[in-house]
Amino acid sequence: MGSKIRLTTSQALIKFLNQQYIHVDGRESPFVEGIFTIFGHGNVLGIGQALEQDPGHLKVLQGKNEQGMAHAAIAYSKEKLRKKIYAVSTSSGPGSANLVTAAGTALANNIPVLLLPADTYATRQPDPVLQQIEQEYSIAVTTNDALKPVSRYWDRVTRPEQLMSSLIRGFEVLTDPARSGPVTICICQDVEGEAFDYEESFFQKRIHYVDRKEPSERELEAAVQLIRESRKPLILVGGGVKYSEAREELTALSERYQIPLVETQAGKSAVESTFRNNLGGMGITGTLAANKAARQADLIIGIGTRYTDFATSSKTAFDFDRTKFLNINVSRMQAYKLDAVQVVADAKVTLQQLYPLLEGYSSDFGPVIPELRAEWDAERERLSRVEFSRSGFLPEIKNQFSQETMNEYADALGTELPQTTALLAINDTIENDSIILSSAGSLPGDLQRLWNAEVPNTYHLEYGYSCMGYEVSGTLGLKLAHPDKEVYSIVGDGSFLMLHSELITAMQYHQKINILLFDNSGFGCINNLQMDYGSGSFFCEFRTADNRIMNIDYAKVAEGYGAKVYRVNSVEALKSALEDAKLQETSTLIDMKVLPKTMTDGYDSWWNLGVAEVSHKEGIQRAYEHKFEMLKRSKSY
Ligand SMILES: Cc1ncc(C[n+]2csc(CCOP(=O)(O)OP(=O)(O)O)c2C)c(N)n1
Ligand SMILES: O=C1C[C@@H](O)[C@H](O)[C@@H](O)C1=O
Ligand SMILES: [Mg+2]
Repeated sequence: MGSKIRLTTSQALIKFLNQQYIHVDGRESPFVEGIFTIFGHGNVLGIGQALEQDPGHLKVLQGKNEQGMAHAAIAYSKEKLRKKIYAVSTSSGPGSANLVTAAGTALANNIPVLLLPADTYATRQPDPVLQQIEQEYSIAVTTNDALKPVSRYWDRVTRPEQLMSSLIRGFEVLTDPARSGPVTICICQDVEGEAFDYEESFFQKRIHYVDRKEPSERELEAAVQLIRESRKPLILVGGGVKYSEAREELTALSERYQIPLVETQAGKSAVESTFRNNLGGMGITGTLAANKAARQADLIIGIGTRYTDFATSSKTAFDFDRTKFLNINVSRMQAYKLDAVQVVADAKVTLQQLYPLLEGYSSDFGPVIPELRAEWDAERERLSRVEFSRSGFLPEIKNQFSQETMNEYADALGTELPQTTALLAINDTIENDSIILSSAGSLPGDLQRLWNAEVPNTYHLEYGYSCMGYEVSGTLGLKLAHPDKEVYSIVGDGSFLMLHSELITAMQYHQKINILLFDNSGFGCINNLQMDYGSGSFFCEFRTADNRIMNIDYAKVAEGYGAKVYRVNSVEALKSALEDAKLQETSTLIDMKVLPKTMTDGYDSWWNLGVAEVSHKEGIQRAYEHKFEMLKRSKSY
């Protein structure tokens, strides 16, 4: 037996985190950058004491809301292409319950994050401790059990020595590209401070090798055959392309064999929008170009994608009678989808190996690509010039609000600014190497369709969970990952209201973030949805009890925190605010009042939703019938 070192469980945890390294493509780097904390009685005397005594290289950041700080950690890891993480330490009970939403976000997006919620007493001596839920059917159940369904790996440490096997398992999961996601290790609050004689070898430098999994010969042969048999193959670029850093291999293959690309939200900006074979976002929030190409395709090559309903228009985007699927994915589970020919391997290596094997091949898509792109560019140009008028105005979302209601909004919010016009002005004005982030509401759809990311990896959309509240907190993680870049949170008023506490954390640690707040006074996209499916406008607008549209001074809120703020209601004011915001050293917020119904509408796409089967409203009955028409042409699994 080697020598031993006596440490508390928490001291051992922090010492271990300092010794984790990741090794990818011959490059080795520390895996854990730091730790976010909100101290409560459950962690301040254990993990808090250990960090105060010796944090090692870990940066310690104080969060303001557990969900928010975990979202920041998730965005950081996503930006670091899953090769570096922050840990998150919370107290027990409500502090850990606040992690559930964030854990779901990390899980749905396959993003590694280490969650360290405190747990109730292992000895049970003081039970029920403060904030213990006291579940009647089992004393062993605590709030932290709620994290099980949203964790990739979950454990409870009830003795100091259990920490060793728990952490080793946890880091194996965190660094596995096929399974990475949230790892939750709950440590009983008494155990956090208890000591044990740990073997020194536990704290040796550990290198987690992420070797690229190669495709087998059989897989390559099957893939080549499928592509050669296809006349119109289309590559669906998922997030896996980014994580595999496969941009060069993908563009080379696409260019050489004339295979166009379409993107999921997670895959967008893996390849720059100016790449001539890039047809943009596909699916429910996709472009007309991408959705038309999908309908024409006879082979979909899905790379690193989960094929969510948004990406596939609820499995109606393709002609399933003739379209085949080839899936390249490190996850076997994902590769199995849509009865595809499976290549369970790393994207970059697979594309490298496919390239020479397709020699002599050329798809029939070649001449169609520039036509589709030109058609979409014209539509994008039109959307950049939408202007409101007080009579005869036809917003993008049609037949929902009368002109009278649109005028009422213009008066109440003091604006005539349409959302698409504002968004495209932003795209034109900010530097093209700055990074934007969004996650929920109508903006992700507009962004996937309209945002031109001219520089790779400058578009960060959390659309696996589409979690409101990720926007501001995630942008803090973005800035921590890219201290030298301008970063922009693109957020609706609803999402801003749900959670923006980490703006204060950003200010506290001099991490400049820019918040571009689109205030349309309501849950706009859901209001569109309910009205599109035959309902009235019901509880989605922000109206007072006496039916007045609310006009909230969000700029004043951020000003109160110390941010530099701007109030804008025209394109000119927006552009000058953006220019001035670039010059600031502190965080900024631009409070943009925009008109409802002026976001983009769908382009040849459909979404399967739970429409009411019984209703006296004709519109709802029609929507229900339409659903079954659409299901006739969809794949049923
Ligand atoms: C945490 C969470 N709760 C609820 C939802 C459902 N939801 C999706 S978008 C939305 C409204 C968003 O409103 P806002 O941020 O103002 O964006 P808008 O659609 O008006 O552009 C809601 C409630 C969600 N995505 N996330
Ligand atoms: O229900 C939803 C509808 C989507 O349009 C939106 O972007 C997303 O946030 C959501 O949750
Ligand atoms: Mg809104």
